[in-house]
Amino acid sequence: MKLDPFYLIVDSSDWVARLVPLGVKLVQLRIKDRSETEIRTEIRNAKAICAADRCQLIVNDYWRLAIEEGCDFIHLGQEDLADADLGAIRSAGVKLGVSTHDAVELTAALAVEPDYIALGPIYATILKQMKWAPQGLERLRHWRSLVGDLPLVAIGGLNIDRIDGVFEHGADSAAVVTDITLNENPEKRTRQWIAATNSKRIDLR
Ligand SMILES: Cc1ncc(COP(=O)(O)OP(=O)(O)O)c(N)n1
Ligand SMILES: Cc1nc(C(=O)O)sc1CCOP(=O)(O)O
Ligand SMILES: [Mg+2]
Repeated sequence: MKLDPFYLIVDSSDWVARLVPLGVKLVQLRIKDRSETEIRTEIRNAKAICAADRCQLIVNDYWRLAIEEGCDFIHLGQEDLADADLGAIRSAGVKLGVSTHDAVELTAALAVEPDYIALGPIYATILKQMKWAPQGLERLRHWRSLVGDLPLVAIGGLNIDRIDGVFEHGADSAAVVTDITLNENPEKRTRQWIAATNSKRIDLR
């Protein structure tokens, strides 16, 4: 399986509607602190937009809702993984990406035979408090050597100027939140990300 090199992460279907039609091909819906009913609606809306724009939707955390809504890709962190029914995820044919931050987590992640591994935070992030110091690019290179052919996602503090570095150190895809959502012109920034990852995108064909 190949991932698009530009992995957008947003917290609402409004963001999906705003940015995916610009040419985004991989988007994660990462919603926190909303009711299950609201999240179901958000997943449903995002799924319809992504289907129309041929964009791969990945649902963060809410694996049960993702299955019920007919989604085909989820992302789970280590704590999410501990609570998840992997049998149900697999028998629903849902692909799985897993976060990692250290060697113990990588071992646990590889044990569930994920469809990709994410390593973060590569750089300091302002999105959420993290107990891990920035991993840095050499750590990303090391992860590349440990995950074999599995797609590797770099996340945390990425911006346009840092894209080339993560690809040069073994990432297949660069995940981003605030460089786009907090940008004064998110549409323009999204187009810049698409252009900056285009040479990697051509490699996918
Ligand atoms: C691509 C990607 N990588 C890492 C994460 C973080 O997942 P997790 O550790 O479960 O933390 P939350 O995002 O749920 O706060 C991610 N969402 N996506
Ligand atoms: C959601 C998330 N998970 C991370 C991890 O390391 O697992 S870093 C991160 C935040 C990414 O946001 P930004 O691009 O704004 O730094
Ligand atoms: Mg999570």
